This record gives sequence, C-alpha cells and structure tokens, in this order.
Amino acid sequence: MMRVENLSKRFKVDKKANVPKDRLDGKWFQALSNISFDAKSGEVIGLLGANGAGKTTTLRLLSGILKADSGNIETDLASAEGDSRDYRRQLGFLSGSKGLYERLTVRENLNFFARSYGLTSEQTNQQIDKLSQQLNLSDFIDRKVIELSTGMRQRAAIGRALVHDPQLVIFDEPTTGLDIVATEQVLSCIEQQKQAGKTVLFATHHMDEVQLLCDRILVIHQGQRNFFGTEAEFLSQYQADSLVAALRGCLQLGVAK
Ligand SMILES: Nc1ncnc2c1ncn2[C@@H]1O[C@H](COP(=O)(O)OP(=O)(O)OP(=O)(O)O)[C@@H](O)[C@H]1O
Repeated sequence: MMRVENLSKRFKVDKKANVPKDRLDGKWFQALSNISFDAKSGEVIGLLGANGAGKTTTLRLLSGILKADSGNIETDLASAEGDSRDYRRQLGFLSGSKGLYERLTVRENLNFFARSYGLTSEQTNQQIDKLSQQLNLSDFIDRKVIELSTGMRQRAAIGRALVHDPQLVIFDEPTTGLDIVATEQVLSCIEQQKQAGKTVLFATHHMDEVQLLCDRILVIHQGQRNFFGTEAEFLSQYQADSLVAALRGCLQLGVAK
C-alpha cells in the first residue's frame, strides 16, 4: 500500500531555460504541484502524461532519489522519509537501463545486488533463476553488460530492480527499446508482480500496456494531477471510446485529425 498526498517539487533552473513562465518563480520551476493518489497491494497504477509532464519526477520522489519540497508519502513498508535503507530494501526502481556495472556480467550484477540487499547465496540463486526465466536472460546472463544491446540491458536492469523481491515496484517506461517478444516478457513479469501482491507503479506512453495491466490510471499534466481512477471512469469522464481519445481529452489536445 502507498498513499501519496500533495507532493510538490520545484527545480532551480537557468535564467535562459525555456520553461513555461506561469510555473516559474524567480529561479525556481514548479515541476510538480500537489500530486495525490494511493496504490494498494496487488494493484498496478499507470502514470500517463505528455513528455515533461512530471511522471519521472513523481517516480523519483517515490523512490527516494529526489526529496519532495512538501507533501507526504505513506506506505505500510518502512517510511520513505525515515530509514531510507529499509525503504530501499522494499523498493524495486527502474529508470532507464542504468545502475548496472558495465564490466561485470549480468549474473555477476544480479549476484552483487542480491547480496548487497542481504539475500543468502541460496536465495540469490533462486531469484536469479526465476528472473532469468521470467525475463529470458539466459542467452546473455554470462556476458558483460558493456557488450549487450539496448533491449538486453533493459531486461538486465529490470532483473536488477527485482532481484531482492521488493514489495513496491516502480518502473519508468520499462518497455522502452524492447522488441515485441521482450515487451511481452516484461509485461508478463509485471503481471506476475501483481499476482504476487506487490504494488506496481509504472510510467508509460503505451495505451495497450495500460489496458492490459493497469487497475488505475494517474494522468499528470504540466505538473498537476488531471485524472486518477479506473479505465472505465477515465473513458466515462472524457466521453471517450478509447484510452487515446480519453487521454487527448484529459490533456486538452483536441481531436486527432
Ligand atoms: N533536475 C532537474 N532540473 C530542472 N528541471 C528538471 C529536472 N528534472 C526534471 N525537470 C523538469 O521537470 C519537468 C518534468 O520532467 P519529468 O522528467 O518528470 O517529465 P516526464 O513526464 O517524465 O517526461 P517524459 O515523458 O519525457 O519522460 C520537465 O519540465 C523537466 O524539464
């Protein structure tokens, strides 16, 4: 479970930065304003919004990488504000395919991160076997990360994010750079997290992923929450017959020609 209330974040920007003036206060750009939502165990929440809306900033605040200026993040896990080590132990965060040691193999990376989270060698081997199957890592698990393609790296990075079996899974555009087979594997891996009772939050631009996986949708527009609810509520609120149409309505983009 996670409850987020009135999360706000501003960034210091260069005078010449091309940012909307109505969100600028001196040197400060208001990236997020009063974002609130909740997520239950076994629930998948999809974050939608245009480029630069504030999805990554939201996910980075939830992961503890960034600190909010104001607002609360409550979970039934360790506090996001309190002992951050305990919180991180229960969090699996993926942002791009970063966070892997390039000169180690995928297996060595997974092994290293599992052990650093305190898994025993038996638990580590079990987790590596499970993730290798779920994400189809076996063809390249013993190759160095530096030698891998974008899609292989992305799957390895997802493995690294899940290796300690976290309760809260936060993925920023997890299928970026993946081919259709790898995309299906990642989506199925997210589904398995849900089935295992994990709370999953993920940002995406793919409406088919939302339709397939998400219990509720959070739409962020120019740093503000424009919608939070189920797909059916989203379609009904914007009198739309598809998620794309509802999103266009929500983002006030008008009708596609
Ligand atoms: N460290 C930073 N310093 C200054 N501005 C930032 C910083 N990080 C993000 N921003 C700004 O905050 C806004 C929200 O960015 P964010 O990365 O959260 O968007 P997003 O919704 O994830 O976009 P995308 O779909 O392109 O990934 C953008 O205007 C961005 O330029």
